[in-house]
Amino acid sequence: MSAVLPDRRPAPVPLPAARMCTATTTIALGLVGPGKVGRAWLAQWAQAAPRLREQGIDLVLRGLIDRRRMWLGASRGEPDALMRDFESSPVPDLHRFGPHLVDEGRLHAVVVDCSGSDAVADHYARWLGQGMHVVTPGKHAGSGPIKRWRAIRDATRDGGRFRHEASVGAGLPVIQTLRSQIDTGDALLDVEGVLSGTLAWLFNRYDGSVPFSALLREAHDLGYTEPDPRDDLSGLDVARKLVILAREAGHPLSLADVSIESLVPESLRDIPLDAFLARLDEFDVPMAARLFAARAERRVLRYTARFDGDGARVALSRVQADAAAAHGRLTDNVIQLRTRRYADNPLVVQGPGAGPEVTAAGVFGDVLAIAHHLGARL
Ligand SMILES: NC(=O)c1ccc[n+]([C@@H]2O[C@H](COP(=O)([O-])OP(=O)(O)OC[C@H]3O[C@@H](n4cnc5c(N)ncnc54)[C@H](O)[C@@H]3O)[C@@H](O)[C@H]2O)c1
Ligand SMILES: N[C@@H](CCO)C(=O)O
Repeated sequence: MSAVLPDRRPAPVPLPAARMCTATTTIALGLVGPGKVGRAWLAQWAQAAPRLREQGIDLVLRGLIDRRRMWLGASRGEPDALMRDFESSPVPDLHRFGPHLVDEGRLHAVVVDCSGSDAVADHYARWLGQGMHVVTPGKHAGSGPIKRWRAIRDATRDGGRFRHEASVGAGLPVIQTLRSQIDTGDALLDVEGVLSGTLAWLFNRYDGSVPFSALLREAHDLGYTEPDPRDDLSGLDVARKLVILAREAGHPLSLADVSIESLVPESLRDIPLDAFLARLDEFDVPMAARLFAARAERRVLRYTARFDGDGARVALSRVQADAAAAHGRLTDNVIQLRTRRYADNPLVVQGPGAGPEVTAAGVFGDVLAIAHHLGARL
């Protein structure tokens, strides 16, 4: 019988107990514009808030505002009840909104602006100067007047954070990918690709079997388009994204510097939105002609954007069927960043580039990045 050898291994050294997260970081949130993206974000916040609270981040909604109403209070969930209260709330006032969020400087606060309004972007520098942080999927700040953009950047020097990741590529990590190259000493040589989820979806689907106007209506109903689809179809939304990327890479580009091809017929450019939506069939003949011309060259139509040393342009292009821009599916954005480090083989970010859910997730990611910056452990 073999004797059992005594266990001479050293007794295990007790590991220190896992560091418990005892401190809670409370952050007040104020939502401007509970529209398609704003409501999707509210739903995501309500779902994630209990788990985040356990992890030490207490996200309290303290304000909701749109063009007609304003609710000020404190909520940790239940967006349906919140929206009911909001329906019967009084007149909006963005000047009262900010101070309520910070509670006389006692709270960290993030304004989540999903309004898509240029007028709201005018408030950012002031909010940042008052110690608030601003997150937006909107493009007005990043592509609007350069003077306002600089004022917003300058206002962040006192600690307020401005993040607009979802303004380009919705939930895709486009700005952070570019910034991480630039911040580590790389330089942007050029950027090109498909920057519109709506236009990607339209031209990925448009094969002549269904009128262009029918697809356009569907894209609008799916929440891909801008509140006014002419912002997409005029190329303006794409141009805005190109300006945002150029500025993030350190180039003071303005919208006026971008050569833009509009797809909107002249007769539909200056009419009210309702009238425009009732006359979408005016796109059908000109778009069918573009499609047949592309087919005759064995190419496909894609609305593309490019910024390089020669300038910036956005246009409907006939691209080779094997080009990167032709390979997206559904609302895919395909963004090629050629930098000094990625000169021969560009860095490509690709994936769904529109829709309330993915956009709201991009917005939420920015809120959590700020929470992390404020000391919350994620
Ligand atoms: N839908 C997408 O896929 C997507 C993707 C990326 C970025 N975005 C951006 O998200 C933003 C919102 O898009 P959406 O589709 O939710 O629009 P939406 O029209 O559905 O919602 C906008 C909301 O903002 C409110 N609003 C408008 N002007 C306001 C003002 N001056 N003050 C207060 N509230 C105001 C409206 O009442 C509405 O509630 C836009 O900037 C858009 O460019 C959208
Ligand atoms: N309307 C925009 C939303 C995302 O910014 C698009 O289609 O790309």
